[in-house]
Amino acid sequence: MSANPSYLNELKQTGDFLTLSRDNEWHLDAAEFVLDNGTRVNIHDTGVIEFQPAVKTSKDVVYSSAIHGNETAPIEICDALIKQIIKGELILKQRVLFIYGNPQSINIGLRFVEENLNRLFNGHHTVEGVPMNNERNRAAKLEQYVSDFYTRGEQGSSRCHYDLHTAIRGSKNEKFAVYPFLHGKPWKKSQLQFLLSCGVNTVLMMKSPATTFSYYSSFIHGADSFTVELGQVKPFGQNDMARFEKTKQTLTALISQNEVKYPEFNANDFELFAVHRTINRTQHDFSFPFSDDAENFTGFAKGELLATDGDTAIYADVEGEAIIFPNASVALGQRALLTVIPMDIDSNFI
Ligand SMILES: O=C(O)CCC(=O)N[C@@H](CCC(=O)O)C(=O)O
Ligand SMILES: [Zn+2]
Repeated sequence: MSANPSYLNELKQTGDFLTLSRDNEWHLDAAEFVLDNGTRVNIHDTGVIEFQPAVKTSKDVVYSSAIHGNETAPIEICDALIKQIIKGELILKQRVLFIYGNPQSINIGLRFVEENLNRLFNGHHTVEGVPMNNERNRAAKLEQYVSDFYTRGEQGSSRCHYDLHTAIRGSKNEKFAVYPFLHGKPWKKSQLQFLLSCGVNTVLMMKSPATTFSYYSSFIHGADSFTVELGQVKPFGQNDMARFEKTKQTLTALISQNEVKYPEFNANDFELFAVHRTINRTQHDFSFPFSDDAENFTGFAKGELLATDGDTAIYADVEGEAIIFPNASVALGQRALLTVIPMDIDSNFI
């Protein structure tokens, strides 16, 4: 760590860690300082800033955004929170690590630069015979920052990670979350209540491991972790921030209160879906029969065409199979589509 990086004075005054990160796309010298209210601020790298309040804490919270650089609403929410904290306007009761995943992709306004960061976690950044690139290095570093953050937490603290995104397409259910595969462990009603408070009433239950950031922190660190889709991708300045107010308030409450009370769980408040299958693009010639404005959660009748992968036609195999994240331009071998079917709240919830 350099003794006193030249950026510190300005950061202390403006709280503008987003601009600082965008100005230093892949590296920023580490630094630390203490706010007047006693909160310790640790800048670990570009896009990675930790706040440790002086009081004893019970939660270790990670908020990530810009894992995809063009998903701007979550970046704006985190930018506002970080500024409030640095300016002393928001007093923390819990430790929190903010991550802007891919600052260069924010600057170019694209999902990624060379490779989709959210396909590189859980060790997939480092594969024998595959050359490293900036995104692979970044995924490896982000894993380490999260790991160090949780390791330094108070004994017995609960861990959570909300990886904030917006979807490429419009969605019939505007806000939804992906609950990573828990390997048979029960899903938590308290987490669904948190999501509901954020304005997210729709949750997709994954049934297999993934290369995503949320699966990494769930599987490796036992965190209550979710990919949270907050709406549709829009350029900076075009987000209707009123649509994110509940989310922002709930994220704020989680880090600024000792304990947040949510209303009692009621299954009728939620729409839950089980992930039915993942369809990967295996051929250059890959297409969907539906238009680019077909929304997430559009259901298909059994036997209807869902996708064509080279010579293989893929049909809906259950009535109402619904599409999530269709993207025919993904790299070969990657997920081009998830499908989901409605699910009941069963005994695997605590
Ligand atoms: O709208 C889309 O096609 C993609 C939106 C997005 O980035 N979603 C995440 C979901 C991650 C998960 O499955 O948990 C992604 O594709 O990485
Ligand atoms: Zn995304």
